[in-house]
Amino acid sequence: MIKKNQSYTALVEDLTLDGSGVCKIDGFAVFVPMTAVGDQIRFKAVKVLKSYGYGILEEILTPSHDRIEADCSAFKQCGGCSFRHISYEAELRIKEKSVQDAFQRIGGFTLPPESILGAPESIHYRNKAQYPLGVDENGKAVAGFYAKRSHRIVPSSCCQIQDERFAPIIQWILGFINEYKISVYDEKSGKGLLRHIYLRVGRSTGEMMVCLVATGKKLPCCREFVQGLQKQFPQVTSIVLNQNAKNTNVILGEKFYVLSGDDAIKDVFLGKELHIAPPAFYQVNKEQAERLYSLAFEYAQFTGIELLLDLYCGIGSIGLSAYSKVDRLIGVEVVAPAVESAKKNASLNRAERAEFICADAKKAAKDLAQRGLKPDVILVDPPRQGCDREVLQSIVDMAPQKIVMVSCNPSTAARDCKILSEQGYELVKYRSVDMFPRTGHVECVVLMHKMP
Ligand SMILES: C[S@@+](CC[C@H](N)C(=O)[O-])C[C@H]1O[C@@H](n2cnc3c(N)ncnc32)[C@H](O)[C@@H]1O
Repeated sequence: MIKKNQSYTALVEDLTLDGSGVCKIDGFAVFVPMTAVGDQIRFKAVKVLKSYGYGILEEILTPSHDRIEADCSAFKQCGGCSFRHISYEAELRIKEKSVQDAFQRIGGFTLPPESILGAPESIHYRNKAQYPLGVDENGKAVAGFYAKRSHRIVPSSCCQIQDERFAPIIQWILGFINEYKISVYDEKSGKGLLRHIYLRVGRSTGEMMVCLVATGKKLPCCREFVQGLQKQFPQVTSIVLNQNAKNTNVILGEKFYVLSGDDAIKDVFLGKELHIAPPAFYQVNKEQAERLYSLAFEYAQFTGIELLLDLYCGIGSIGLSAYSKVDRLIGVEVVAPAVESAKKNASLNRAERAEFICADAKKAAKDLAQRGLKPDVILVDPPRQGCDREVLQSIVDMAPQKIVMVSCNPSTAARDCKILSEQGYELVKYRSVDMFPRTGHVECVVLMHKMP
């Protein structure tokens, strides 16, 4: 057992996905942020719990070979990245191991994964950013990122993982807010108008959306804002105001008001033109998502005659990209504007045998199973919490030959695969894909076959 406020020396043996090194003092695990596997360190114990503790780094006695100079001045405060202080190769090793550990520990699978698919680009890959707004000590509007585990804004408009086109737009909007003295929302008092700036860019089309999230539905000096923004940034094709008057951590409210231009942007994804409604999910790393989905199609081994059921389909990016490889497509998604986009996308891409259902996956899958639907392949791409148990049961009832799972949370993926493996499905292969370089997130794709 270690003692609070005492210093210890130790070797960092492992690294968690949030970038904390794991050290052992007489077998007792201590998590120390900002360290690297192989570092010999001195740390101070700051919190001691029953079976593990936390420390803060006091000195690196011998640095790990994985260490590099962090290339972002906000890294230590900002909660966005976990791994700017180690090489990308070292980060990939940690991510691959974390996925394998989840499949072993939670899923009980001994099968090793295929080797991780790293991203060719680890900077400026994000096509979407949501900057919280605040005010500095002089009362001037600032935009930035939340500090780790807090709502303190670290002012920064340029970020190493965001699309480079975002920073000048943020600077311009801040200038406008300050010049026209538009109020900024204060979480504590609940007063003020502007809460967030939400930007999205179609990486293939260059189309850009600027969305201001506000407590009200009217922007003062709206005409000046729209004209000034469009003059300075002609690539902005959609200017939208989102109203969110609730005292909540959820960024977007339900209502969108188009201030100028289109109600959405378009992008080209695996050769398909996609309409992306502002509240709809769209992969933030488009280039790596194209590789991820191509891998999912390789796993599915479509022959052209399949009925594909795409659960949690969003705007239809996966199903419509696979459309030419299958006979028929049914997609299910709960967010209505995303389903509207999916339907538009089916028509834009002449996918006549594609159908999209707006419903909770739990209800839709049950209905489809009760109607006797027999998809050949079911593809699931659920949110972080994974699939509902009822969804998994309906999948089993529909008895597809193959299940392909795309997941942004290896723990819930492993849990769901375990449930499916207890119901007649065999884990054939799985692979981690790094969609979010330098952050603590990792995606995986899984293939399960129905056992004879
Ligand atoms: C990880 S995204 C995948 C979207 C899509 N496959 C894509 O690649 O763009 C998960 C999607 O599941 C949707 N979703 C979340 N909960 C759902 C539910 N209970 N039923 C149906 N869809 C849901 C979200 O709105 C989101 O579009």
